[in-house]
Amino acid sequence: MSVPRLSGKVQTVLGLVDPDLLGRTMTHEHLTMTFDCCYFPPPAGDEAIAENPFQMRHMHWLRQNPYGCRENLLLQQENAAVQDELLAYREAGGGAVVENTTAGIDRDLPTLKRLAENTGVHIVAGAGYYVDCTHSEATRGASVEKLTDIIVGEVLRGADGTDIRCGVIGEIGTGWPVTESEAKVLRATAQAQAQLGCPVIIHPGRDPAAPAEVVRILQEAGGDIGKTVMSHLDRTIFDEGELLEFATLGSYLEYDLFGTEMLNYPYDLTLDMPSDSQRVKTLAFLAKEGYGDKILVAHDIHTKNRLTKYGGHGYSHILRSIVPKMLMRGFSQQQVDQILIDNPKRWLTFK
Ligand SMILES: CCC(=O)NCCS(=O)(=O)O
Repeated sequence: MSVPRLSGKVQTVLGLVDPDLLGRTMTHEHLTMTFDCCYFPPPAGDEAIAENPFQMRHMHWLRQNPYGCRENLLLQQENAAVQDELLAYREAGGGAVVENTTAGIDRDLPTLKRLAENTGVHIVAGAGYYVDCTHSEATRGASVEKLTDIIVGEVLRGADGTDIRCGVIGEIGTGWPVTESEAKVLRATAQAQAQLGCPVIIHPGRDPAAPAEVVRILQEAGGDIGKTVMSHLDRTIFDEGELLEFATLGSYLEYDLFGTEMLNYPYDLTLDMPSDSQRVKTLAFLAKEGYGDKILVAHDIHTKNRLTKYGGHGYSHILRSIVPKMLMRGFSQQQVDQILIDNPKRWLTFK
């Protein structure tokens, strides 16, 4: 189904826009949020660094241990720095950002609206719920129908007591295995998507089987997989055969941790976080296999240390450094535009 008022448009925090106006789009960022739900204690002996982290000599430590410092998880304290970053992003040729902060990690729609007004960057906000540990008692106790109504309302009327409307559902958080409460939110997401004809974006659990399991739940509940993004594939599916098998299910394939180069990924020490060069190689592999029209990219900035204010790569890293690398590695300009402009535009446009 579709909603006539929304059909053929993209919904930003400032209202509906013609999809052609978006330009280059990062499909998975956060501009203001808290990640304190995912605090992970620092390595033994490093507690003192974690207490006083923002010094030049600690910046490498922060890049390696971003979740081991509570203050680093409070991105919502950096609105002024983020505004400067968005102006730099526009200067670098960026046009739009999908802000994936959902209920549970401090979505702040008035701030997003102000950032859009002050920078001219199109910002699309996310409806729905993050992972289980952030679900409120009310969310846990709600029926699928109730959650569907809430999500639909966030898109049609506005969220968090404001009249600011979300333009995507997600990132919808799931772990591995998917919990009962997360499965319920996924079913509500699928039903809301069926009513609205809107884009959906998923945060899968950390297991190669997790993305396909989420697709299965969404599909059974009436979701539109061709209008759904699977995020964080960089830390989820490593085997090329498994990746191609997942790609056949039809979702968008998002590599959204560009700029994250970390030796020990604390949430799963058995996996090796890829480097940016390895990410570009994987994108080339997917393009060669015929999935160029499904690839999306972003940085998923969710901690302070990744801002340029703290020596990080910022929101312009892909435009300034990854695109030249892609061109050097054989991507044509047309393929790059497909990934940065055409695919996001198609995904974000309401049916
Ligand atoms: C809220 C940001 C987020 O969930 N980012 C993903 C982090 S990770 O699961 O890839 O470590």
